[in-house]
Amino acid sequence: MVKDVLIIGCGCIGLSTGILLLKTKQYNSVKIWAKDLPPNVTSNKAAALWYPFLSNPPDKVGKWSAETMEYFQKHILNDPKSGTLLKKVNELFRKPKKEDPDWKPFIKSFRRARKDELPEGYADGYAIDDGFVMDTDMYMNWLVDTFKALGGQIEQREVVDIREPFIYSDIVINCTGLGAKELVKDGHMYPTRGQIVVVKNTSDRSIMDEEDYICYVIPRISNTVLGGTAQDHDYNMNPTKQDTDEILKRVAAISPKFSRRKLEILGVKVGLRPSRYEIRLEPELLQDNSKLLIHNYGHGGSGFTVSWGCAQEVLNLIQQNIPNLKQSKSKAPILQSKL
Ligand SMILES: Cc1cc2nc3c(=O)[nH]c(=O)nc-3n(C[C@H](O)[C@H](O)[C@H](O)COP(=O)(O)OP(=O)(O)OC[C@H]3O[C@@H](n4cnc5c(N)ncnc54)[C@H](O)[C@@H]3O)c2cc1C
Ligand SMILES: NC(=[NH2+])NCCC[C@@H](N)C(=O)O
Repeated sequence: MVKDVLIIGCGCIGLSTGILLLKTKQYNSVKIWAKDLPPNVTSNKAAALWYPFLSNPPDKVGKWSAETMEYFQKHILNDPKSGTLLKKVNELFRKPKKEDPDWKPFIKSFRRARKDELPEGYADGYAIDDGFVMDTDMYMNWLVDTFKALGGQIEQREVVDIREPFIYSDIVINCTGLGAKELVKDGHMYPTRGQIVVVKNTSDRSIMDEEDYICYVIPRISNTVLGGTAQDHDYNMNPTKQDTDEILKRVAAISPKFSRRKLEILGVKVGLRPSRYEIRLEPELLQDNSKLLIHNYGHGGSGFTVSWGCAQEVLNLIQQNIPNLKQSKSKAPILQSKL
């Protein structure tokens, strides 16, 4: 029974999900409806590097992050048009750090930093030699181009009532990020505001110092991202001088090479991470089991880091639930029905 699939949302989550669905060649059509399209989505405001951050639950984030790293290594990092770049990652600590990260069991390349990798003032660190970064705008364009090249269609269209997409498809994937708060009335969703400063300078590796606050240097192909902030329930989309000053003060403390007078600032960006106590990735059978809605949202600060693992989970959930899908009994227009 070959089906159509309709994805709501055109961020990194919706696009990754759509690409994997199309690659199976098992669906009649895969379409995306989205209120906003790249570059006008949160995903384009991201840094972005592979490294789990502000997302839960730890075991699933670990698994999805590892699967995403593997997918990048197999299918993306070798494509120069993808905007990705291999860059070692060091998370630094000013005091010895006893605990390993939750996701260590899933990432074979994880190791402790060597002494020669620790800038002055740091006593300990994590290291991943096969880390990688995405020049976010380039990568988002690559996702859109790949989705379309595989036959995917994108329509700029806001969904006000989640029943509407089911007029056109029995299978709908909800990849609406923070929009899920309104669309499916998810009161657990909230924004975690992130401000970043983009500079011309570069760095041989991604560096994070986050014991007391958020502080990172993420080198990309054409520039470097300095961050950041994480202000919960803050919807302010305008950059503030106070946040920029604080970000620059913090990164200067990592190394004198990042002192303000040595930086060429190219711009400042703000995005609202789609935060939730844990990622919602689950199916809902609706309308007498004739409709399948799969939720894939709430990825916080890790959307890119878990995107391909979550997309694979969506495919698994569709396969598991298609046998439970019944032919729709009522011919009445869906919008009159109860979900
Ligand atoms: C400053 C900053 C830095 C970050 N850095 C990183 C990083 O280094 N690594 C990492 O992994 N993650 C990072 N993130 C987190 C990452 O950006 C998010 O987790 C990710 O973008 C979420 O993707 P998404 O597709 O769910 O959401 P979005 O990109 O917000 O896309 C949601 C889509 O749904 C659409 N939509 C919403 N509601 C509706 C509706 N009712 N009808 C139709 N369409 C709708 C929107 O228009 C949009 O197209 C960062 C975030 C910020 C803010
Ligand atoms: N991963 C980590 N511990 N720190 C860097 C965070 C960068 C990006 N995920 C964000 O700002 O959301």
